[in-house]
Amino acid sequence: LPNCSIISQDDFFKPESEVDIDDRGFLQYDVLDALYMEKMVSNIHSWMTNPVLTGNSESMHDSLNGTEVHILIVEGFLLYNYEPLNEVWDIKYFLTIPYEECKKRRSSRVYKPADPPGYFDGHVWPMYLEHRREMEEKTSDIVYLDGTKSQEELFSQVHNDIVQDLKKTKVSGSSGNWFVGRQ
Ligand SMILES: Nc1ncnc2c1ncn2[C@@H]1O[C@H](COP(=O)(O)OP(=O)(O)OP(=O)(O)O)[C@@H](O)[C@H]1O
Ligand SMILES: NC(=O)c1ccc[n+]([C@@H]2O[C@H](CO)[C@@H](O)[C@H]2O)c1
Repeated sequence: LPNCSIISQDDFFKPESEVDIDDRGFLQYDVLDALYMEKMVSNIHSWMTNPVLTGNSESMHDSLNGTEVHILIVEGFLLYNYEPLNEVWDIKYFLTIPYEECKKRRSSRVYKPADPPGYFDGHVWPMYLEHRREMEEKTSDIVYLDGTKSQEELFSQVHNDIVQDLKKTKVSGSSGNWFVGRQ
């Protein structure tokens, strides 16, 4: 994709000392309060005003219909439950995997701090279910993707969608910047 930048929600986690702990001793990471969301929104708005390329993105002077288009991919686990971001997205993706697969993939990840025993069933999965219910109540137009498909297949589907949508934008004559959420 041309002129593509990425913002990752995980880069906005508060330090451990500022994250709440529940009565079982579980740090409450899987809630919006564990993140500096205002800072994330402000970074997104800065990009909207001036779409500079971030870190590993490629600059391509590939233009669609003579208009230079910039694309921002925002990836994270709690994007669609935060009101101030609701108006930002052009396309919203939500990757789903079943409980067992999620537990298996999670067990191979090492976060800092690492998950204590019982954290997935005691905090991560219940918070996911709660946020998903809330998201489905409040947000529409989400494209659900089956996260058990191969990464290549998922990539290709998303890439094709974006290219097609950009072509439509081109036909309708509007221009500007694009925001893609990936949760
Ligand atoms: N489509 C897929 N098929 C098989 N394995 C996958 C797929 N997508 C991701 N994985 C694996 O699952 C693990 C977690 O993936 P990933 O980092 O994308 O999850 P995540 O939900 O974004 O986690 P986090 O938000 O904490 O970074 C990794 O080991 C990754 O290689
Ligand atoms: N990146 C971090 O600081 C951090 C620390 C502890 C836990 N997590 C987990 O990241 C996931 C989202 O990507 C959440 O499920 C957090 O539990 C992240």
